[in-house]
Amino acid sequence: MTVQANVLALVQEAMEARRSNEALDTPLDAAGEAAMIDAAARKVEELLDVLRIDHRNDHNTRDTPRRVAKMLVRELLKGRFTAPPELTEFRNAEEFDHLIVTGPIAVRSTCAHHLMPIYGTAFIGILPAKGGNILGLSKYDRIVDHFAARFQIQEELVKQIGNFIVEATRPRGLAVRISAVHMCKTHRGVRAGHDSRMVNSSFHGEMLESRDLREEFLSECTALERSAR
Ligand SMILES: Nc1nc2c(ncn2[C@@H]2O[C@H](COP(=O)(O)OP(=O)(O)OP(=O)(O)O)[C@@H](O)[C@H]2O)c(=O)[nH]1
Repeated sequence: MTVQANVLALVQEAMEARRSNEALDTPLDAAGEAAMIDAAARKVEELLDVLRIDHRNDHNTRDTPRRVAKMLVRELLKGRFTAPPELTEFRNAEEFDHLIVTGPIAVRSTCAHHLMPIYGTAFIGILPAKGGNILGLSKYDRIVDHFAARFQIQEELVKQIGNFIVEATRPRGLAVRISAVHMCKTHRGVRAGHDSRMVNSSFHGEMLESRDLREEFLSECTALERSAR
């Protein structure tokens, strides 16, 4: 066994497999990441062999197994192997307690069923607690990116983002809305039109209880979406 194969064996022993949109208990360190990329590259080689693609001699696919392995570990599934973003918070000194809406935030994810891209936009509405803290605006984009970098389904993605922000910042209310294209639907299978999207939202605390707040959030999403065009 090579050193890297040994490291991977240790990593695999130490961590149970998790659902495709769950993170490992402990983020991968550099050695664990390198070992996982090596092991994944060997499996992608096998897959290309099964598909009768001569990647050893084909100039186009010669480096594809390692390229795909790196993309999976470091990019598409990064949110499973790294810690959530660090959150910078500021004291809510003026006791601001009205709705804040941020977006569109780019969503780049991968569907759990066919491993095809999901892309679209997210909007987050926050009703801060008077005595609580306010989160740095860029952190919402980082949180979306963290949870999107997993094999996802959209219903669980909005919930994971919402639950994480609620637990971390304890706002009075929170809303997460995603509108996205699923390429498993547009690029294959039913071959839906490229404009076909799925929209869903997750509401927490006072945003769940108040119809007025939900309507205010949805109208701000529409305005932000329109101004982004
Ligand atoms: N609700 C929901 N469904 C999704 C999401 N992403 C993909 N799907 C659907 O998951 C389903 C997977 O169903 P299967 O019937 O096992 O897959 P399939 O035989 O390839 O089906 P087709 O996609 O219809 O060709 C499909 O209907 C997808 O459109 C998602 O985020 N949410």
